[in-house]
Amino acid sequence: MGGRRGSRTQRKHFKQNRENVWKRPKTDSSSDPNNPNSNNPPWQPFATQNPSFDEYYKEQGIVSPDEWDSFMEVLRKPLPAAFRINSTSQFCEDIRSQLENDFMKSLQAEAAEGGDLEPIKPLAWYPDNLAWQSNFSRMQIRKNQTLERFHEFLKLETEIGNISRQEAVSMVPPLFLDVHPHHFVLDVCAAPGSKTFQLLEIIYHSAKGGSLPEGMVLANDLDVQRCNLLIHQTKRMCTANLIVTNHEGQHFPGCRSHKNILIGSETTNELEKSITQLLFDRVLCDVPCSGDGTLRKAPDIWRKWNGGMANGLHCLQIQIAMRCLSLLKVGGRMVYSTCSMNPVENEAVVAEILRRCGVSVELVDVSNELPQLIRRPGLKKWKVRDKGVWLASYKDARKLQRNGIVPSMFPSGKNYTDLTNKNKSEIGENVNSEDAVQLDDPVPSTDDLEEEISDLPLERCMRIVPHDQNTGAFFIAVLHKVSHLPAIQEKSASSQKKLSTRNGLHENLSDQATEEINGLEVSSVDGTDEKILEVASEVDKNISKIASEADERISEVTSDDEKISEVALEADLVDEPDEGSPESNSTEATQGAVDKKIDSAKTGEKRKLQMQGKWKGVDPVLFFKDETIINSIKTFYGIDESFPLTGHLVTRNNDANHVKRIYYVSKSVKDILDLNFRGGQQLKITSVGLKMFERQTSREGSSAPCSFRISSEGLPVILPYITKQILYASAADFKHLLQYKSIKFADFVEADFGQKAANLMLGCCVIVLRDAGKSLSDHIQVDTSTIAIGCWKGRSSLSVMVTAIDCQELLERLSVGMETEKNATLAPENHSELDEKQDMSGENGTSPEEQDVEAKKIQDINATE
Ligand SMILES: C[S@@+](CC[C@H](N)C(=O)[O-])C[C@H]1O[C@@H](n2cnc3c(N)ncnc32)[C@H](O)[C@@H]1O
Repeated sequence: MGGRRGSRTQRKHFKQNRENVWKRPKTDSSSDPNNPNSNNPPWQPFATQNPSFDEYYKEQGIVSPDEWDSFMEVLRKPLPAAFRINSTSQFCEDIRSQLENDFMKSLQAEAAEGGDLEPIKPLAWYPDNLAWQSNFSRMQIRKNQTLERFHEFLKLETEIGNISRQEAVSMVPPLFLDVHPHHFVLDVCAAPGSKTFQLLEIIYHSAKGGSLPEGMVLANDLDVQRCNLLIHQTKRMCTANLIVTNHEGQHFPGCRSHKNILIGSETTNELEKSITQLLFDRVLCDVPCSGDGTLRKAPDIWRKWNGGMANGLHCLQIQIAMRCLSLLKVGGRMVYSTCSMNPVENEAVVAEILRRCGVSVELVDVSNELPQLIRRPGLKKWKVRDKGVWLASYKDARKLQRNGIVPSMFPSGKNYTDLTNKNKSEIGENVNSEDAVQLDDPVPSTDDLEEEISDLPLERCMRIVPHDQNTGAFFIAVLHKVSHLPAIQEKSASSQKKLSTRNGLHENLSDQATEEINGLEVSSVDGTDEKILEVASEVDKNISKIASEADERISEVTSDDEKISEVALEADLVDEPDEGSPESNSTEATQGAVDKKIDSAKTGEKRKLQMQGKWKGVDPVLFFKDETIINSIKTFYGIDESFPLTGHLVTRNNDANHVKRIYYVSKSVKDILDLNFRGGQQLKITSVGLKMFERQTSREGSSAPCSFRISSEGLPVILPYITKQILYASAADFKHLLQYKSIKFADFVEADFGQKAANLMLGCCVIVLRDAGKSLSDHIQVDTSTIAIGCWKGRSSLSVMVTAIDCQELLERLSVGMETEKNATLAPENHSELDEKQDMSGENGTSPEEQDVEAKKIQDINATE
């Protein structure tokens, strides 16, 4: 269900932001490469070359010298268009069949007759023929009728949300994530959301009988504008299983709460079912990168490209990836990906992750997965280039005093001290790295650089290069979290020392920040609930002892009573097992918990604001509990008791009396919202849930018995549970509604239907398309294939509450679907009969013009709210 409706207002709003995916750059006929009379070379808006790019990648050896030319040749060609069918769309089957049986076959036939056309084709490695590639110029589209028809088809289905344009290689990372419908998935750098869309599709795949899946996707992005784009894109999914947040990935909050995890008496304690820490089964870490894998799509990168772009992103990429690993459950899978070819953003980052995590994370060999996808193994050796100079090891960087260069950029990941004082380090002798570097050593020339080779299994990473299968480039690494990540013990120890002074508290804050940046878990409680309990009680004891000591020490350095009580108050909140890894229930780990909590107590106002859910500029997320309104909705639409409403409705408005929209959230999302409330609203949520009910604001609307209508996004989810205000129309009447938008009761082809419509209560209602052969009195079983629209039952007519484009799409789908059942109901004479009736209807009170106004009014409600 779902996936086909979106509001017109949003479309308008994002018109400028969204790329017009099916437009190609304009070319005139004389420069068209497919025009045999063309004298000129194709017009190139950007120079597709950059000497530093050539020099850089030749030296890195990402392709062998003998394939360099074909690599560059393909890199300079425009990228074929690729698109995916939305597998959750009601019309997925129809669309795939149209592509396979109509467009592909017709184009194949034309190509066989000697045309210069390349038929569209499914991407061999993408499951179930759901992803396709096409390669046509504007000129070809203009000249060929099939292509023109295909192009119109793509435009409409994309607008509706049944098809998404996405670069072929960008579709790869979610496929390696092994997502299941019950999984909680974090997409940490998610905007503009093409992979989020895919992840949601996988979550929905095989969800039983139209019910909501157990899992969910949390899509996060640092950039709020891009978050909005993501929200817009994913609206078309009509999903209640998505949360969108706006955080820095490297500082993504670790929501946790162990409060109320016990229920029952002391002797019969049971674990509450709710989640206590926000951890994920799967994480997609599609980090910001220099993006040279998208050169074919974004040729302006040729001009801007330089090797330093990758160096500048390397540390951020590690930080984000490490934070994600700390948010991943033990046993979970994370995919790290970039659309860059550069080893400094790819293999070097993966190598550093493996070094930091030790045995707790492994790089998974996925060579058996998606065998039809051509990819190359990750590199084991590479170099770093900084300001035009090649560096083979960190030693070179030190000699040349290259401050922006860090050891982890190199294959060995070791600094000069590590290399030269290996033995000393092993026996724990403290070595000052500054002393160890011989700054006056001669700088090696490129030829005598000492080559470093990584001893990590980096060949398990994947690099997709453009000339292998006519795509863009991408890098993907699959990581498996085997056990909890190692703690930074030194940091906890040093934190302990700093606890006793105000300055110390500030330093602790920066320590905490560093830990978060490193993404290392000082502890983790992602073990079993039993473990949480054990650790919780042990940590509780230690925390209260250490916290009171801390209070004493603080009181020694401050005479400000308010400050003390503030800390004491916050220290009260620290009774959660933040810092004690279940395995290492050490004092150090416990102390870490206190450090963090005392630190957070001292962060003052900012934190307090967050505790109230007051994220600046972001509407609060509130559970909607107004029983009067909920009951009036339930009664009006006869919503079956089996549909869980209580606890699943949220609003974004503090003022319960003026709630305009009510959103529906799945059980998984509800659990996270619950946790977020318990944990002090750390999540900055920009969007959550599926818009289910909207308040009627028109004059007629506000006089209806129920002031909320069902939104078109929410309809597919609630449809099976509606027992009132619902009617089943014949194909003829359903089509007429879509065509004419508003029909007087007396004008329906099926008079009984018109009568039933007249008997509905004033307000929103649902009109379902009846299967051929079913009569108005038959029982109709609603399922995922059921086609239904929201309508407005007015005083004299029924009007659709669906946007014009959605009406158009439905009409086209119906005509494709019903081509074989050419029944008489839509014969021309019926049309004229209807037109005639409508023409005469003015006598009965509402003129056709008035009907138009009424229909428009209803649609305007849709458009403006
Ligand atoms: C490669 S794009 C992601 C593409 C996206 N996964 C998709 O498939 O549509 C990288 C995204 O990371 C975001 N970003 C940049 N820095 C970030 C950070 N520190 N934390 C989270 N997101 C960040 C950017 O705004 C950008 O949207």
